[in-house]
Amino acid sequence: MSTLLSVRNLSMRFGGLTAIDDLSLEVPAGSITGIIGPNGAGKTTLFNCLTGFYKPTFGSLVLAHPTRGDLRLEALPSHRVARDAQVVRTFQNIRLFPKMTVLENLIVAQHNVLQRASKFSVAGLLALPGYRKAERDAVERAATWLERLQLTQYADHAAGALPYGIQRRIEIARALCVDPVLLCLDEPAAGLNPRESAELNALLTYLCGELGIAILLIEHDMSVVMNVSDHICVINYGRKIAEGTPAAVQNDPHVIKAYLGEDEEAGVMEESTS
Ligand SMILES: Nc1ncnc2c1ncn2[C@@H]1O[C@H](COP(=O)(O)OP(=O)(O)OP(=O)(O)O)[C@@H](O)[C@H]1O
Repeated sequence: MSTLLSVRNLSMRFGGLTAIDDLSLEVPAGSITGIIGPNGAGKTTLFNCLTGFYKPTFGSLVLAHPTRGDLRLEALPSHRVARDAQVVRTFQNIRLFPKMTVLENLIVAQHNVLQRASKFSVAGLLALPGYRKAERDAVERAATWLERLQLTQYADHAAGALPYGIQRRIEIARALCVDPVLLCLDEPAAGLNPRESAELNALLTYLCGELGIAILLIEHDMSVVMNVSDHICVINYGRKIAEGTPAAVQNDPHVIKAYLGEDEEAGVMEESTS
C-alpha cells in the first residue's frame, strides 16, 4: 500500500518540555492507523502539528496528495491544510455550534467553498447565480453525508440538544463535508457507551473500507482502536515505542510497560479488546 503521510523526525517543544521527540511514522493510503499512548504522550500535539495549529520545532509532515502531489503540511497555515491538503480533524471536546441545526453545522464547514463562490465580494449578499449554485451544492453535500451517517432525522435539530453519541457522529459528518484525503479523529469514542462504540467501529470501517478514506485515529478506547485499526503506532513521552498490527502492539512489552508499569503481567490489554 502506498504511503499517504510521512511524519519525519518531528519534534515539538514548549519551553523546556518536549511533547514530540524525533517522531517518524508513515500512514498508508486507504487504511486506518491508530495512534495510542498514555495521557500526555503527545498524541494531540501530533494532530496539532499536522493540522497547522502548531508549527513544529523541527521535522516535516509530507502528504502525498492524490492530485496535488507532495504537500509539506508544516509549511501551510491551518485553513490551507483543510482547504488545499484536505486533511481535516475532529477534536477531543465536541466543537459543534450548539444552537445551530445539524444541517447548518455541516454547511458552515463548507465556508471555504462558499467564500470562493462569493468571490469575496457582494456576490453572496446579492445571491448571484454562481453563489446560489454553490449554496445548493453545499446543502446537497451536507444532506448526502447526513444520509450516509444515518443522521437525516436530526437535520433540523439544534446540535447541542442531541445525545453525545449523535453529536460525535455529526462532528465526523461535518469533517467529511470537506472531502478529506486524510481524516484525523481525536478520541471519537470519548463519552460513548458500549453500543455507541460498536456503532462507531462500524462507521469507521465503512468510511475506510467502502469509501477508501484514510483515517488517523487517536483513541483510548481499546475496544475501538484494536478492532478497527490496520496498523497502530504507540507513543510515550513523544517518542514512538512500538508499531505494528493490533495483535503485535498489544503484546509488545514496551507498550505494556508504558501503560501498566514494570511489574504487570503481559496480556492485560487483550482483555479490554474483547
Ligand atoms: N500549548 C501547549 N503548551 C504547553 N504544553 C503543551 C501544549 N500542548 C501540549 N502540551 C504538553 O505536551 C504534552 C503532550 O500533550 P498532548 O495533549 O499532546 O498529550 P496526549 O497524548 O494527547 O494526552 P491525552 O491522552 O491526555 O489527551 C503534555 O505534557 C502537555 O501538557
